[in-house]
Amino acid sequence: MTTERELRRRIGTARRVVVKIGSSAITSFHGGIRRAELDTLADVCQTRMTGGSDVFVVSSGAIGAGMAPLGMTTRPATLSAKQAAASVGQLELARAWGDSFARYDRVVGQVLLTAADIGRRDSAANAQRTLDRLRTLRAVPVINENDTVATNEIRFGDNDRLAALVAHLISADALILLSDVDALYDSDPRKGDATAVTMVGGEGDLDGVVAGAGGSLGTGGMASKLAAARLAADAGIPVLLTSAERAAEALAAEPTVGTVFAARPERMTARRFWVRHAADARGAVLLDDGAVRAVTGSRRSLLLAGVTGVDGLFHFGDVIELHDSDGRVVARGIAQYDSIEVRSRLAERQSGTGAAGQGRPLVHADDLVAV
Ligand SMILES: Nc1ncnc2c1ncn2[C@@H]1O[C@H](COP(=O)(O)OP(=O)(O)O)[C@@H](O)[C@H]1O
Ligand SMILES: N[C@@H](CCC(=O)OP(=O)(O)O)C(=O)O
Repeated sequence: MTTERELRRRIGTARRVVVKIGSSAITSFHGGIRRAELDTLADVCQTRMTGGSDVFVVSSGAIGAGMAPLGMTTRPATLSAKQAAASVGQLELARAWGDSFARYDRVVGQVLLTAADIGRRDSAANAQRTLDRLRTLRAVPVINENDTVATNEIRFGDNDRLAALVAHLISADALILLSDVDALYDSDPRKGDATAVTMVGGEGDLDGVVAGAGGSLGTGGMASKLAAARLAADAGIPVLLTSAERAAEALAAEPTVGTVFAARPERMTARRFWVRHAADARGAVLLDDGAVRAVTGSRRSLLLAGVTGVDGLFHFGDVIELHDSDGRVVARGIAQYDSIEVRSRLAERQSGTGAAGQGRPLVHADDLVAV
């Protein structure tokens, strides 16, 4: 079991670091981008790069930055208004990062990604190559969700998740989440007395922790940071969460601030990680209770006999969701049949003309990950 000290040192000496900066850290309601704070963050990243690390910035703040120029006084609620604000704000944000790093003769490369881009092998590989090339060219990648094209269904939803997926994509050694709160607390510190948690070694350390909503500029609140930390843990990447004000200490060789999250001792294989977290699910099948127990409890392959319904159009090799009878996602896996074939096997079974339980499994146990 890794000690907190070892974990902190591992983050402090990580060669490849993703630094995610929340909207609340660099934008304000009426003034748009807080340039002084952004400059300080660029200073800290530059110091770490001078020390030999590669830094990838995931910067939120496009919507916050676009509000003031558009005369919006409250955070936009509709998707189209958010997208319009992001379209104006992203330009400002990229320019601000460009100006900040230009003080060190560094250029920045803007990389805008949707969940669908990360969810397809070919576009994910392309994004990975771009990010890597930027690194070798000494440019600082500044990454954000491509808000103007992402619809509600295909959004990452929050940049904590995007940052964790990017960290996996580029095989980062550490993920640093900079927010407006200096650590994870056992409850929202804005709402009263709360105790800071300095290390999360496993799920048990989160017993009794209430992860609440975010501030008026942020999106996912603490729950999305915990989800991102879990995702990074599966990818074998340790996480440090603290406030942007503490960025210098967070990126120091031995960070003493914030909450550190241990990675799984054995990182999930790239294939299982892909199935569990990244891939775009192309469809879903409905399972009876026995099949739910087989795939979640006994980790067995999913046979057609346990399938009661099919949703969507998928092909052999696509990732699909496995739903229980209440429609909850219980697992994800790689289909070994096309949806058309599954439908016709189910129809044959219902009409008594076939035995849908025979033959190869719909999802092999090796390609199946409980959610
Ligand atoms: N258990 C908790 N520990 C720490 N912060 C919490 C907790 N629950 C809710 N929060 C709130 O989450 C906020 C950070 O989330 P968010 O506003 O989405 O940040 P960001 O813009 O950095 O993504 C903090 O301001 C804090 O008030
Ligand atoms: N892509 C959005 C970011 C949304 C988001 O996740 O914000 P935050 O919770 O502040 O990290 C923007 O740039 O405004």
